[in-house]
Amino acid sequence: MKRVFIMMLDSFGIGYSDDAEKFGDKGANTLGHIAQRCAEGKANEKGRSGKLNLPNLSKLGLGLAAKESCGELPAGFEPQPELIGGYAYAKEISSGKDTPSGHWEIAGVPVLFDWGYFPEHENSFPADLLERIVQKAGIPGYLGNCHSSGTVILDELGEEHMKTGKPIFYTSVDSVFQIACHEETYGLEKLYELCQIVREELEGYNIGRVIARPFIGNKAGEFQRTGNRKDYSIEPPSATVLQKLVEEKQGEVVSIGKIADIYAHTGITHKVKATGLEELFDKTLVEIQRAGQNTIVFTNFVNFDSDFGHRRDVAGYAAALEYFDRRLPELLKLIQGEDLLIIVADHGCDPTWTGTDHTREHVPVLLYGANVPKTFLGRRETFADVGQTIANYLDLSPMDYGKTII
Ligand SMILES: O=P(O)(O)O[C@H]1O[C@H](CO)[C@@H](O)[C@H]1O
Ligand SMILES: [Mn+2]
Ligand SMILES: [Mn+2]
Repeated sequence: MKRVFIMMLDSFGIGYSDDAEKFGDKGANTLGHIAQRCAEGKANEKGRSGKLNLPNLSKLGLGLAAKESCGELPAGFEPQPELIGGYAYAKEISSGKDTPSGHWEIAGVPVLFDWGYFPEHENSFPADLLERIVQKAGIPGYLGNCHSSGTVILDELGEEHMKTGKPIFYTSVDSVFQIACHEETYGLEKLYELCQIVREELEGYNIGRVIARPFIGNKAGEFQRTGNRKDYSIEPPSATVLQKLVEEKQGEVVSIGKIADIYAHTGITHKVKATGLEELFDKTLVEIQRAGQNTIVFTNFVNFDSDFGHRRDVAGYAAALEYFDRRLPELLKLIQGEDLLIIVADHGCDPTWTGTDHTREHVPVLLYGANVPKTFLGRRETFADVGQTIANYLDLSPMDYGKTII
């Protein structure tokens, strides 16, 4: 029985790539800088302390992959772990360092066209677009209309939003139109309807995602975003390995967390909602136990990125990694026969870097299973090597990009 399990650690980069300068990211290193701060005793909060402790990821080759990627073993890592899997690092060829680009490339479909962006930091959205949205949605106006961090903008505009009923519009360096509205005073369904309208009005702008950002709370400093975030993505430009599995083998693709949204619900046969690392992990274990022949179980661990990377929270990121690592044995126990486990990431988000955006980095590709040689599996020139590996492993027609890793 062949099954593939993909664990996407959202934003877990392992060192800047050779095109990072174009993105202002030369020097960024998500894992390297977290490990360094931990070793210096500068991340002793969030219920953790001391050096970054990831013994299970280390045995899967994480530290060694990072060393291959940037020339240096992350601080506190075992230099010669007893390897239980094969490790590689991969470079991104997509034009952007956003979540859909990283995920689609992992699934064999790099984004070689340029997304549309809203580059202006103030008055970011075109006036005619805003006017059409106001008309069509019948809203009393809007707030924001700028680049911002999603939590900072709630402190700035959340109260005014509650008073006026005007949605908060913001964007970032990514190809996104984000809308924050209060889940209770504005209403979740109303927010989703507004996002749908904005998605339609963005036709022709080539914007990757409209993102609903519902929040709760009564005043600045107390607002909190909820797990009801929803991403309205455009569809990948060609068939991903997920779609191929469904179409060519009538296989199953189980999405856990944000995966279905990121692929615009293409190539997904079963969706499981989960909020927070613990629930994401729990539901992953349940779905792996249920999975049959020709199944991909694909989980996005969004919290590394949204709760810690973008928030520039080093200790929080470290604690989350340690939590993931502690739970890994439960997952490894379920890998049997010809199962293939792939641990990977979609971009970096170095919590020590300037600003609050993603960072252009290599990602780890850690493979585990009976058919995986326990050795270095090379520098991969595109994330699409992962998609090609899966296509080959599951006997699907080859992807247009990427080389098989095993
Ligand atoms: O600051 P928040 O709202 O988390 O925004 C982040 O989330 C967006 C989608 O991943 C990114 O474009 C980034 O700007
Ligand atoms: Mn991401
Ligand atoms: Mn992000």
